Amino acid sequence: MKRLVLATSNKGKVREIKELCENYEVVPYTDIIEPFEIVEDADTFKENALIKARAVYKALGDEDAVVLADDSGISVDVLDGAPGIYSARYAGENASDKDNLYKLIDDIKAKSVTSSPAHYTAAIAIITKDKERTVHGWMYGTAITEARGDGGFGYDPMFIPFGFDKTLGELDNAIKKKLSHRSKALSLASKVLKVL
Ligand SMILES: O=c1[nH]c(=O)c2ncn([C@@H]3O[C@H](COP(=O)(O)OP(=O)(O)OP(=O)(O)O)[C@@H](O)[C@H]3O)c2[nH]1
Ligand SMILES: [Mg+2]
Repeated sequence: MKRLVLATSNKGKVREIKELCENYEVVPYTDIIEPFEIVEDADTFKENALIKARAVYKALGDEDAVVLADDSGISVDVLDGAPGIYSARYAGENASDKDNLYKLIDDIKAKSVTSSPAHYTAAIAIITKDKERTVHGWMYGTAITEARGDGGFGYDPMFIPFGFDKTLGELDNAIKKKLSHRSKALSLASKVLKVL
């Protein structure tokens, strides 16, 4: 089975990517080497995913490694697309998922609305010795000003996917697995991996 090293320290992503890449041995890089800080200072999801994948590929020192990174976030229409690429640090550099979630709820409420169209983006970068590839996936829906359910991670308790009336926190995990930005990007990534 081909080994895929994940350039992430986000446990929610590791769990979802493992579930979605059953044909690979998926290993977070932190199981192989000490975690280190990666500065994600680009202005797009794609470039930030490449920064993470390149940093981990280099640190592993194994030229045969196949490294996959995910850079993702939520964009809310009423906030002109915020938090977007800043989703992980919306409430500050060391903010927890809960801090970020409640800041987003407060910021939407401050616009005097109780919901807004929103979408998630995932950019996936795959790096091998001589190739760099990126793919994207999106999930559209509504961000609401309350947190419901404890499934998923991050902003999921306040996100209702288009066509549903429950949040990703409340819906069965199988639904997110089918619909999510990450699953769509990974389905394209699996095609890329086959031809690398
Ligand atoms: O509710 C959510 N469901 C999702 O499916 C999802 N995907 C991304 N996000 C949020 O977007 C940021 C990613 O930032 P990010 O790509 O920099 O990742 P990260 O810093 O957490 O880990 P790393 O991969 O960089 O190590 C984080 O705040 C996540 O909460 C999600 N929230
Ligand atoms: Mg990050």
